[in-house]
Parts: sequence; structure tokens; C-alpha cells
Amino acid sequence: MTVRKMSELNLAGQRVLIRQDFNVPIKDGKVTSDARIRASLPTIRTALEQNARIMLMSHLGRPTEGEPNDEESLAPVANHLGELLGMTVRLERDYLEQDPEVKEGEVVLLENVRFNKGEKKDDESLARKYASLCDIYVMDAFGTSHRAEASTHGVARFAPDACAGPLLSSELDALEKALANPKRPMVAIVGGSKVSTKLEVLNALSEKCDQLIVGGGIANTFIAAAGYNVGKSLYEADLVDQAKALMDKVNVPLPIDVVVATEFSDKAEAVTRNVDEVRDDEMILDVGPQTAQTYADALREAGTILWNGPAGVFEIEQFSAGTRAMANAIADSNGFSIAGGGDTLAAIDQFGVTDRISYISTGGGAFLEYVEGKTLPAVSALRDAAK
Ligand SMILES: Nc1ncnc2c1ncn2[C@@H]1O[C@H](COP(=O)(O)OP(=O)(O)OP(=O)(O)O)[C@@H](O)[C@H]1O
Ligand SMILES: O=C(O)[C@H](O)COP(=O)(O)O
Repeated sequence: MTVRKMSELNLAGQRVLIRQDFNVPIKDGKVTSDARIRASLPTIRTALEQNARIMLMSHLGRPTEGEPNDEESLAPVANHLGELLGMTVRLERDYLEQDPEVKEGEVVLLENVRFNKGEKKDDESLARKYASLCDIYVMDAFGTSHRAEASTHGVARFAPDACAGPLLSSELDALEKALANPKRPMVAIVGGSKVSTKLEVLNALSEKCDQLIVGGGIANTFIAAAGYNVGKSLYEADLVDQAKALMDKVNVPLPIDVVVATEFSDKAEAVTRNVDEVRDDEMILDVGPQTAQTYADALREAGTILWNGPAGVFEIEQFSAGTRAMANAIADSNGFSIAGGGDTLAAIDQFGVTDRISYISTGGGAFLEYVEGKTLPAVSALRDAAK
């Protein structure tokens, strides 16, 4: 049984409870990166066009349940969303005690669901309470779909109607397009700091892609596995065998040259060396220009590209060229490209290629779990609800 979609339901006059992922960075009471809020707008506008009574809900941060606090209040999100929609978005704090009054064509935001006791444990009575607030529950929070919590999972069992929102549907469609039957050649880039945190993703991708480009600290472990000195670089000696096993399974092109420094700092002097010339007191902080060129060539010719994690320490100018070259090559490629993860999105933003990536996922952990082939609990809850 497939998941029901919001587009199949008539929302007119209905109390529609939409779970979004508004877990966004906030500083001094202001939202500092609103990509996730913007991504929710088409869903909200569709519900508004149908004159639904709209209740939005989300978590923010990881507060102690039962202890609401101002820092993790969704108030800044309500204000920001109101500005984007050009209407007032009321923040409802007491929705568990008193059902919110929502008029047709009105949008309210329920306060941080993780302030509620039982949210994280997927408590049944809390899930029933959420369900009682609505006629239709819409799960649209792809970024939180790997969590089985009361607002992402339990509620779907008890709501009169439960369906996937347009954002969740499009995220799943894009990932399926990249992974189920990818246009070849498929190139995956997995960067970031540690192999250990991405081992399952690396394994899953090694089964699917034609070329696996590794970056960042992850690449250092592969360079060590190939027998080269990595000096003081971040790498994981205990994962060298796993890296060798991956290299036996799939084509992992190794860097030819690297950018090194003797300190991890924005004052550090960056030096380019051949990969076999790294000294004991140096650390590898980026791929070198020849390597970036080789990777970029492969990316430009790819039919499908999946990207998670930077190629180097892109936050520091002198170690950012490798990640920049890859971002530009992905943007230039005619293949289908999908990118996900907090640092990856920050890099895409930094290098100004956002509009030239085919699909940018709002998911971090959820994106990785999908790629690993894991079942997303929020999606299975919708499948069960459709039975
Ligand atoms: N060679 C390197 N040595 C040390 N740190 C590196 C190196 N290359 C990249 N990094 C750092 O790794 C960090 C990203 O790694 P991390 O494992 O946190 O990725 P991530 O948060 O999982 O990525 P994403 O959010 O895209 O999934 C960046 O801050 C980057 O500066
Ligand atoms: O930012 C995320 O990855 C999601 O919002 C999930 O947040 P969590 O890791 O606190 O559950």
C-alpha cells in the first residue's frame, strides 16, 4: 500500500494539522537560516488556497521535556513565517489544555512539540491528543521523518485521515530518482570529518554508484589505507581496513595532490603537495588542484550525483578550493544532482550554486538514513495508516 498524498484530499474547511521541520538556527530571537521554512511554503499555500484551518507543528532543538524555555520557543519561527506568508501566524502555547480556535484561511503554529512530555517516546496518549486536534494530519517534515516521535509517528495512527505533504513527497521522489534507478554513471561524494559516522552510507553507496569520491577527514583514512603518510591529519586508524574493503568494492579515486598546513587555523599557511609527500608535522585539509580537476571532470560527466559532506575545511578560505571546485562542477553537470546535510548546504550556499543543484534536501540525518536504505518511521506510519 502506498502513502496517501495531501493532493488526494479535500482540505476545504477542515482542521489540518501539518508537521513541519522548523528546527532552524536562531540567534538573538531571529531565524538565521530559513531554508526549511521556505521549503514548507508551497504546502501551506496549497492548504490556504483551499480555505483549510491550518495548524502547524514542529520541534526545535532538544529541550528537556516538560520544561518550556524561551530559547527553544518557536516564537521567532512564527514571526518569520508570518513575514514570508504576508499574514499573522499566531503561536499557540496551550493547545494540549484547550483546542485552538482556528478560522478558515488562518494559520497557527503550535509551540515546540518537544516541550510536551512523551513527545520523544512516541507516547500514545500524547499522539491521541494531537490527533484529536485535527480532521487531517499531514506529515511534511522530511528532516524529522527518521524519528519515531508522537508528532511524526504516533499521531498518524489515530488521526481521522493521515497523508504525506508535498514537501515530504518531493523529497522521497528525488531520493528515489537518485537511488532506485539512477542514470549512469552515478557518482557519489561523501565528505566530512569521520568515516565512522558515515560507514553505513559509504557501504550502501558502494553497492549503487559507479564512482565514490571521498572528501575531508574521510578521504584521509582512505589515503592512509593506500599506504601514504597522513602526518597529523584527522583520520581513523581503526577504520583503515574498512576503507580498503570499500576500495575493493567500488572505484574510489584517491587524491593525487593535497593541501596541507601545520596548524588548523585561518592563519595557517596552505601548501600543496603530492599525496606521497606529506610530512609528519602536517595535516591534510583539502584536496589539491589536480585532484579537484579530476573529480570535477567526473562530476561534469555524471548522469546522477549524490552529495553529502565537504571535500575539505571549506569554512577556511585557503582550504575551500576543493569543495568550491566540486560545487561548481556539480552545478555545471547536466546530470540529476541531489545534495543533503547541514555542512553540504552551507557550502552550496557559500559558493552560490543553490539554484543549479537539481534537488536540495531539507534532511540531514533523515537524508543519510534514507541513503543507508533504512525505513523512515514517519513514512511507514503513513503507509500503515493507508491500509
Ligand atoms: N581534512 C579535514 N580535516 C579536518 N576536518 C575536515 C577536513 N575536511 C573537512 N573537515 C570538516 O568536516 C566538517 C564536516 O564534517 P561532518 O562529519 O560534521 O559533516 P556533516 O555535518 O555530517 O556533514 P553534513 O552536515 O553535510 O552531513 C566541516 O566542518 C569541515 O571543516
Ligand atoms: O535537524 C534535524 O536533523 C532534524 O530536525 C532532527 O532533529 P533531531 O536530530 O534533534 O531529532
